[in-house]
Amino acid sequence: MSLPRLTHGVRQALRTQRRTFSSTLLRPAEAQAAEVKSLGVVGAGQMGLGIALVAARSAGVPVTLVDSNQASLDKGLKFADTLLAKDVSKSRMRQDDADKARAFLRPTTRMEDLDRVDMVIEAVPEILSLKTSIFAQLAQICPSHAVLATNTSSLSITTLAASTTKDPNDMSASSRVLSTHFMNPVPIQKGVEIISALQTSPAILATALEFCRRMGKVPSTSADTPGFLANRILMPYINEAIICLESGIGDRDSIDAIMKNGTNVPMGPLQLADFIGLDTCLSIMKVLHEGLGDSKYRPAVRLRSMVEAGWLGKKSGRGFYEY
Ligand SMILES: NC(=O)c1ccc[n+]([C@@H]2O[C@H](COP(=O)([O-])OP(=O)(O)OC[C@H]3O[C@@H](n4cnc5c(N)ncnc54)[C@H](O)[C@@H]3O)[C@@H](O)[C@H]2O)c1
Repeated sequence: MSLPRLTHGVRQALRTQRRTFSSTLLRPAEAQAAEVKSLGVVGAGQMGLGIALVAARSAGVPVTLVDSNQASLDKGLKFADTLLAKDVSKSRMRQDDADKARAFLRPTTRMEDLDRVDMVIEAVPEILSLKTSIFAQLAQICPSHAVLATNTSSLSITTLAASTTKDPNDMSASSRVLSTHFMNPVPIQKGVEIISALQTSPAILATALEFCRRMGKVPSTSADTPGFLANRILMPYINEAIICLESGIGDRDSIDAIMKNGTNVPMGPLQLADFIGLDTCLSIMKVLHEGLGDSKYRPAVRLRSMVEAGWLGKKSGRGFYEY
């Protein structure tokens, strides 16, 4: 059907859709970044604590660190003390700068304390219903200009953005949602993926990019699709290595040695899978397989059976290697 024969309403919808799709590969350079003067982080676990510490240390902003569990906050701050002391002992930081960074970390169990932040990064466990309820709260609590970011590894950013409102046409909060997907461990890895939802505005993307650079990170941008960029590329690589193992093309040591020594990476794919956790690898492969519907993303049978056996890699003491 040619475009001139479409009704006015359909033409209008197509124009909106074209605008929306082009906004998923936004041109942040065309938008003005706002300065983030204070940050909120929800979830003081492995990732949230790292994000909070790097923001306080490198970007020099106060961080309201929210966790529903006081024990997680205590454990996280103790870990921050250890990391800062290490920075000082290795002359990477002066003691007064470490003290200043530590003083920027403001722990709380109350979400309401996020009522003045310019940006918030959510890093609670990878459970969709938990994250959607947090985003609905953030839309109510945070100031109306605040960037609302998630650190999700695999969930749809567009779904999280939609959970900020009951009216999909009201984009006052959903246009402020995107993903800042930091890599683990946050204080060490420079890469961060910035993923725009269908609703994300160019100004919010520009602000998030600028803030990640202030944190000393090197951001990449991508659209909201299963696996985003890093896992879309990394996980099929790991999965293919497991298929090579299960089909007898090469043994464990040969597979890891050729990739380690042949591509100049610190570890081969099977050892890397053990470090990430085989359950995590399996769940990301399932997201790719289901979300993209292509058989090339089928999880390796050996990966499934190792997870069924409880051999999850380094964290369980046994994976492709023993720990
Ligand atoms: N661990 C990784 O390697 C990694 C890498 C990239 C992204 N991610 C993603 O980052 C997110 C966090 O992962 P993690 O490994 O840091 O998890 P984690 O389990 O170490 O920490 C989660 C924290 O959230 C807290 N929490 C739970 N419910 C809460 C609530 N309602 N309000 C406030 N705090 C709450 C928990 O007490 C815990 O301290 C996940 O979405 C994960 O997929 C993880």
